[in-house]
Amino acid sequence: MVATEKMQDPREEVIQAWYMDDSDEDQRLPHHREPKEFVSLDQLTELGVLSWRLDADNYETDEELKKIREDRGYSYMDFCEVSPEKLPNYEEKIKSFFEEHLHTDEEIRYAVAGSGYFDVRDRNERWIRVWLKKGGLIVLPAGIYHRFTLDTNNYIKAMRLFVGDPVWTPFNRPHDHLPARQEYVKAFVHKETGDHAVDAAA
Ligand SMILES: CSCCC(=O)/C(O)=C/O
Ligand SMILES: [Fe+2]
Repeated sequence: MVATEKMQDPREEVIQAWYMDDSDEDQRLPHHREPKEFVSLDQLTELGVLSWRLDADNYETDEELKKIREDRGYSYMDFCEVSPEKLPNYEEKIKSFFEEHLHTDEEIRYAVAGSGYFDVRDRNERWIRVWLKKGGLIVLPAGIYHRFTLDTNNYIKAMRLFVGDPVWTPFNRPHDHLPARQEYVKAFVHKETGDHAVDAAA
C-alpha cells in the first residue's frame, strides 16, 4: 500500500453514517442526500456517540466485549430481536421506536445479527442516519434525541447493555427540561472548545 494512502477505520465496515434527505418515503430506505454526505465516526464521537467493531460470531467469549463491559460498568445484558415475525406487537413497537425520543441513560446496542438504522440529531438538528450492521456496537449518550428503524432486510438481533437495572423508558420529544437532556446539551451541543462556546444555532 502507498504510504500516503489513508487506512480505513475497521469500524466503518460495520457502522456507517450519513446526513438524511427530507423525503417521506419508506423509513427503511437509506435516505441519502444527493450528493451523498457521509459523517465520520469521529464526528459521531463529537456528538457523544461511541462505536466499536467486535467479533459478533464469538460474543460469548470475546475479551474485547468483556473489557468494554467492565470498563463502562455494563452489568446487564439481554437481546432484542426486531422483525415482523419475532417481535410481539411489531407494528406498535416499530412505530414507537421511530418516534423521536431520548433516554435518561445511555442506549447501548450491539448488532450480533442483521442490521438497522439509529438516527441521531446533530448540533443543528439535522438527522444523521447511523447504519449498524453485524459486529457494530454503538453507545448513544443519555439525553440525545434519536430514533430507530429496521432497514429493508427487516431484521436485527441486538445485544442490549446497561449499567445496573435497565430502564428502557423513551421520552418523546420535547423533553428538554429533563436533567439528562440539559446535561447532554451542555456537554455536546454548547460545548466549550478552548475559550469559545460553540453554539449549535450560531
Ligand atoms: C434494536 S433495539 C430496538 C430499538 C430500541 O430499543 C430503542 O430504544 C431505540 O431507540
Ligand atoms: Fe431509544
